Amino acid sequence: MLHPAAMSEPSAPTSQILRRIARDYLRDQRGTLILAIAFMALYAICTAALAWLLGPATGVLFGHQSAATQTGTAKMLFGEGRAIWSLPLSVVAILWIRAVAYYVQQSRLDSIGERVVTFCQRDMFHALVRRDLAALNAVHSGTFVSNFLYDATLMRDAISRGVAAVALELVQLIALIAVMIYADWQLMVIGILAVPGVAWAMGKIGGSIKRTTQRNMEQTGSLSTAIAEALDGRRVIKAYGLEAHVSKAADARLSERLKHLVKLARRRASAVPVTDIFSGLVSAGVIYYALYQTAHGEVSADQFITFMGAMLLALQPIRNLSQVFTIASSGLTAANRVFAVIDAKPEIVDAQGAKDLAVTQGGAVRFENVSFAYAETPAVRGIDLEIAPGSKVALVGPSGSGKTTLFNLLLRFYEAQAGRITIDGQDIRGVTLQSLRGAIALVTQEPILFDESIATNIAMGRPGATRAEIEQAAKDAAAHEFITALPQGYDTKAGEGGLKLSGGQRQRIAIARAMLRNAPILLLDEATSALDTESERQVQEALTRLMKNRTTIVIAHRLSTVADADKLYVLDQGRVAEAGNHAELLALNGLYARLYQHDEPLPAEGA
Ligand SMILES: Nc1ncnc2c1ncn2[C@@H]1O[C@H](COP(=O)(O)OP(=O)(O)OP(=O)(O)O)[C@@H](O)[C@H]1O
Repeated sequence: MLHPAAMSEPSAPTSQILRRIARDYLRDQRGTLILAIAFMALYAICTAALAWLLGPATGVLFGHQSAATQTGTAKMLFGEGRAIWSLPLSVVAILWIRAVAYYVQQSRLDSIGERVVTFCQRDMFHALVRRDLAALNAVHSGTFVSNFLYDATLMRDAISRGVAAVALELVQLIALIAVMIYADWQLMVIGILAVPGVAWAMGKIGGSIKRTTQRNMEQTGSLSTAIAEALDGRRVIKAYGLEAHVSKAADARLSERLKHLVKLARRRASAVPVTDIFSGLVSAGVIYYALYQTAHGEVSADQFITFMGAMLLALQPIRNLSQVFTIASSGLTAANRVFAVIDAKPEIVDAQGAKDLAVTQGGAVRFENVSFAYAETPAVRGIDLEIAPGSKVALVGPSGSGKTTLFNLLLRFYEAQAGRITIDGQDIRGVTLQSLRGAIALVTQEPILFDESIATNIAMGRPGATRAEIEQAAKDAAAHEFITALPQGYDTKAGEGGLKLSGGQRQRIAIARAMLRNAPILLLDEATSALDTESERQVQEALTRLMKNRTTIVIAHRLSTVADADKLYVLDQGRVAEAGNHAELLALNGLYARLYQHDEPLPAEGA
């Protein structure tokens, strides 16, 4: 399993992440974005207008008006006794327009956030299913699910409540600053002194939040892994009485995660008070200076009130900015991880100029001196196999001897590191992956059924198959009878992992899927779990029909089922130890003969 931390890629610069979001996900939503920004600006203008209104209101009420209030719009609106009606009406009108503006910009931004996240999730999913088997084996499903849901949520919050809110608060702040400058630019200069202090403190808090968020995400991944394991391993947990053990392990992960969550909460909560401390200091300075100037008759009362109103109104955007900054920090960390998943590219791809595989000789498979190691230790070494078209060949050998690896190499789930594999004389590295895998039907040990209808599950063998073809495949797989007896027949959902069906029934559906594929080459990994005699007979009959006229390679776990094979390869520690038909191998009196005497279960490697 990949450690969750391995999904945390080196952090890309913020500007790069934002540019990418804008380029890949916001471009199509330009119209909505422009609308949201326009209403954001309207909202800010309304806030500034509220502050501006304080000046004329004071002037009118106290008869102490500056030159600005005695002229222009203010005079027109509030002069000559009109203020008694026009002031309250203006406040209502501004607040109502502001309310509408808030609604429009927030609802549009939220929908943009949701879309961005949905598109990111779409891209993550597409990237995931296209990854190489080796990469997929390395990612624990729990970690991915948490990455998929939790990171995406953080990203959405960062967009709809973070980045967008930053814009809204900034626009408001700019409008209020304009009012402050209009009222008294000197006072404004003092106000600006707060900016470097707040910026420095926010930088510190933001950095710490990013680190804590990263650790928190790793913990969330590890918790999701524990949940996935508890569900996947439910039968073993119950049978072995492991409830207390797994609960204890989950408790440890939960308390570790809690530690990080508490730390994150503290960091987040510190943003507002830190801002308030700086704002408090600056407000005191401004008030002192303003009072001093008013006392000396240099600032009029209405100018002072306008300035103070704007400044007090500006405190809220500043506080909010510090808070959204923390949300944006978490979101950027999440975006970094999301993009790391999206950017992961498969290594096994079509070679340049790859052609479609042409199965012209019935699917003759050759392994020529093939070697492969997953890591350091070789899994198969110098393998030579010759499989005639239409024949049935069995791979036998102790556990870990390399049988599955040969399937993996033939399907190009992994690339052979030495030697070559051909189908009808064509090197599989030179043909397209789609045509290669399209020529092969794989029946796995544990039949995998998806949580869809049985018909859909069978049709996965050949997308686009008609209902009649699906039913014919099911008949050939001895599955038609039990399927039609189900409550909704072919439309019955196979359930999570096909749990509503018995082992033998699941296998027959998987066989029907392979039937429908009608591929010239069949790879069969025999089920190890013993079925009852009747079920086993039905599955064997279905398999016999499936193997007819196909090149079949069987991984045999019970030798009795492959004694009739045209040829058997006995693998031992990644090499072909013996080859021949059943009688020839028995006559050799070697490994095969020993395995045959023991038959089930096969001994483990080195046992
Ligand atoms: N994904 C993997 N990563 C690393 N090593 C692996 C991986 N899969 C298999 N191996 C190793 O490669 C060797 C061959 O494994 P392989 O699965 O091919 O054996 P097998 O004969 O199919 O065993 P079994 O009968 O138990 O399924 C073993 O030593 C195994 O430990």
